[in-house]
Amino acid sequence: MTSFVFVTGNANKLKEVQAILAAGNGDITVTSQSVDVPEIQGTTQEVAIAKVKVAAEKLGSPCVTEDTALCFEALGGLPGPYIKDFLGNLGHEGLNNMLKGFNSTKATALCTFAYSPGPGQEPILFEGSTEGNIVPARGPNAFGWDPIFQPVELGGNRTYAEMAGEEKNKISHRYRALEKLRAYLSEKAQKEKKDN
Ligand SMILES: O=c1[nH]c(=O)c2ncn([C@@H]3O[C@H](COP(=O)(O)OP(=O)(O)OP(=O)(O)O)[C@@H](O)[C@H]3O)c2[nH]1
Ligand SMILES: [Mg+2]
Repeated sequence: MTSFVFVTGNANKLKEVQAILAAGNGDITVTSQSVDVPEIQGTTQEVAIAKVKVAAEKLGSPCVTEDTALCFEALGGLPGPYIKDFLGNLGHEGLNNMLKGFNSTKATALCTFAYSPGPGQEPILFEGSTEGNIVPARGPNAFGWDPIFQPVELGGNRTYAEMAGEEKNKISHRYRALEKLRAYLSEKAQKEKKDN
């Protein structure tokens, strides 16, 4: 069994990560730390790398961070990693209004886990994405932009917010990225066991 430290201030992210790992074969567990880490401007990869480097320095140990981007096709990928500020300032309706006058409502939800082996070491990224469309809000308003993101999978007619947690966790951007991190950490643990 191997475990990693997830540095996040977002309780909903942590809840989903715990649920996804619990639904797996139980080889990986997670503990969490809330550390204040500033987020730079740049591509999602640059933001993710800078964030996990600072987190590892602050903790003085290996750790994992996660960045979520919501990329609108009509806007060349924006808001992307800046979705948190856009959501906070414009809300669900404002995000829909941003697409008025464009002929695409397509969007990609992109999750990037960044693993740092420790302070001063190069981070490794694990990405997962889910395709969908931006729609007027439907479903419980429990997590971020879930009510306005309608994945093309699972029938293509329900928003993330209208899906049961287990359904979202089977097709989500976070699930897909976490599967890659899980495979990496479990291989690494097996290799270390063999070497000892
Ligand atoms: O409806 C949603 N479904 C999701 O699956 C999801 N994942 C993230 N988010 C939101 O998108 C922004 C990312 O910003 P973000 O990656 O910087 O996160 P954060 O600052 O909240 O936490 P962290 O950086 O401490 O981990 C924040 O507003 C998050 O609430 C989601 N909203
Ligand atoms: Mg953040």
